Amino acid sequence: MLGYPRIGPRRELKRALEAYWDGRGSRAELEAVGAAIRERTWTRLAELGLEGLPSNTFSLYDQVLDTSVLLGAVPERYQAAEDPYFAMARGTDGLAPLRMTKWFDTNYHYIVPEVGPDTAFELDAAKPLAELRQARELGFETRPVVIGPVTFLLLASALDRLDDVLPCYEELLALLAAEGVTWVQLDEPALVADLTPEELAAVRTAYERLGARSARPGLFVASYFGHLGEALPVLAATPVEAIGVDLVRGGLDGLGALAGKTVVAGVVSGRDVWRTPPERAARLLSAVREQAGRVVVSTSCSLLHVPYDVEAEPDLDSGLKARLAFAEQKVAEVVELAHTGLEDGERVARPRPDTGTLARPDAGPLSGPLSGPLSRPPAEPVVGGGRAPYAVRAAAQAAHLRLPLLPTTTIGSFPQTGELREARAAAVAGRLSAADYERRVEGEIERVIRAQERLGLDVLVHGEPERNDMVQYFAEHLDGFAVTRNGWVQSYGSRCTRPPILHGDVSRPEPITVRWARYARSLTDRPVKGMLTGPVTIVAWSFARDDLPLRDVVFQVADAVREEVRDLEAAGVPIIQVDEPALRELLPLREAARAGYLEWAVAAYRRATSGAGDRTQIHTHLCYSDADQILDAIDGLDADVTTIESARSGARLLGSVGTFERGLGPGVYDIHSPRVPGVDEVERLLRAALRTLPAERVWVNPDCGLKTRTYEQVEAALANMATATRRLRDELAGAGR
Ligand code: MET
Ligand SMILES: [Zn+2]
Repeated sequence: MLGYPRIGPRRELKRALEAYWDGRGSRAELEAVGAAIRERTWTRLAELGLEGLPSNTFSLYDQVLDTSVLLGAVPERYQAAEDPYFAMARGTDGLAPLRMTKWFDTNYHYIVPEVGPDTAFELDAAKPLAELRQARELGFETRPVVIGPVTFLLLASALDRLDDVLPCYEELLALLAAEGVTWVQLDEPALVADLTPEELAAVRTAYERLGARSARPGLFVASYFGHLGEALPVLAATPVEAIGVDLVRGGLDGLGALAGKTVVAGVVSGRDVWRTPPERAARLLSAVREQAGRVVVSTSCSLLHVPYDVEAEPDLDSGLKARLAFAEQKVAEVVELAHTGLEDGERVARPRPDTGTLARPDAGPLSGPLSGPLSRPPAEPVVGGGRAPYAVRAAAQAAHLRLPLLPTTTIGSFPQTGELREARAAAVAGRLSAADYERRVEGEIERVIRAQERLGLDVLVHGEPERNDMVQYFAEHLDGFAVTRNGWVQSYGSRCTRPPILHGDVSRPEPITVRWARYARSLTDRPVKGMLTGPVTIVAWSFARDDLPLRDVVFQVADAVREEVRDLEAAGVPIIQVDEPALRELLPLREAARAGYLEWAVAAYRRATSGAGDRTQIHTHLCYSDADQILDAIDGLDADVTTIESARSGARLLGSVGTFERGLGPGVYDIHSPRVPGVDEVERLLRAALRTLPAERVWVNPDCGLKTRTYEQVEAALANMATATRRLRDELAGAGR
């Protein structure tokens, strides 16, 4: 098992982090909560019968940031901060945080390491050693887990520093050996992408060198999220003793190269919530058994990406529940699969022919829709018809909307206040009537509209107060989805989401957002933007059924969104934003599969939006995902305006948007930090945008939605944004005269 959830079964870490950040709790209290979560995890895993417990899989914020600290890659400017770790993660009043982006094709965000030519690597092994010793005091021998050198440097775009970073890893191995550690796990997920010859050579150099150390633990290199491809024979030729392969996503090709190695066989998926089909696991394990010396049964990747426990879900339909496996259940599956083949005391997996003896409720076929009608045939992209070319639409919209130059807007959500969350909880629990809850939501919409009018913003939003989450809210109103009560999965730092479970055919019984958009419009003369989540993102941030191709599932959702777009337009909403922040996230890790994915993903988006008339302005939004890699596809979405996170990543996006031909709002306010950007800072970012794009197509907006911020921060930041915009507008008007 490669790693475990760490936020706490009741999100204890989230609460402790937020208390510490707000000054309500001390660092010592925070550490104590972390220690308790680790203790509970090891105890539980041991109870479940798991051997080979991992350590150093806990993190106060992010495991990549932990690796930066481990290797001494803490940029100078943070070193004097009161708490350099959280200064890098979240920024301080005077310091912007490090960049954040998504971990491979997951919705987990990591803090991007900053490694320059002058970074002086120096090992600081305090954290792995402390976790190792804590486990030992509790009576558990553990296998420390650390991100490997190649992945770390690839994430930092600094592979040229390999020779300088390897001594830290060598020193770490020596330290762990001195502690009596027998195995160390080095995570190398970056090896499942296409690697250049230089990158493959780096894999060889790194593991030849680490393998050559005499005093060291056994080396277990874990790959996941795909197939090792060309890295497999390279790694196999090095002295590492164990190699982890993701058999769920990667399959069996080329495993013959691992003949002399221990293969850690990832047969239990860490990326979905379905029980492992026993015949699939049996087939994979016996195939591996034929090719490798020793086989250890494992999950396909860390269980960080699934919730803790199905048993914490009292509301789920029992038929659905019987098909589900969260982290606890997946560990039990690993143990069961391993025991099925125990032989001579060795952890050899050889499933008995009768795998029906595996402990799982008798729930009929193990994957497939729970119930409901037969799946609809896959929808075909809308061909012909649709919207007029962008230039025609732009003219129609300009005449209709009459927006100023550099229009200001926000991404949709406004702060979710404690009162609002309490009201929602009370409504769910039946302590607040539906009518009273709706009045509270309306009150909040009014507050948001008035605030935006006061701030002088041009395109207003209703603030999304009715939404607990941009995906879960839609899942709750669409057929084919189930939502969980405690199924939290970490998204970044203290933030978690509860990905809905998409288990059947999707349809929209009735309009979802129209009444709120209509109410918001009734309060103001300014244009109000309707807010929807796009089909790719709804599916990406859910656990999707695995008996239909993802494409078909996304098209079903696109049809539901399409109906909502049409209803919003019919209700007179002049601008409709369909967010696709997960578009890049699902981009296949291997180049060969990318074009095919982008083609259907873009087609699904167009299917969802092309029912809108030319006068209706369609916006989309993307964030925290290296959007520059898929600019052509973003262009292909054919949205009239695209707002993209940019401030947080130091405006590097601007380097590649020069050819973008539609409206573009590169974010000027990093909303992931409590810091309020000054007028000059916003102005500087806007000037940078205006150097790359014609003023007529530039929009002014934050990086992302504001729901995680306080009203105080948001109002100050948006006021500065509006002031900076006015300065530039005046200047441009002056120049035009
Ligand atoms: C992660 S993208 C968020 C978009 C959404 N409309 C919001 O403002 O919160
Ligand atoms: Zn966003």
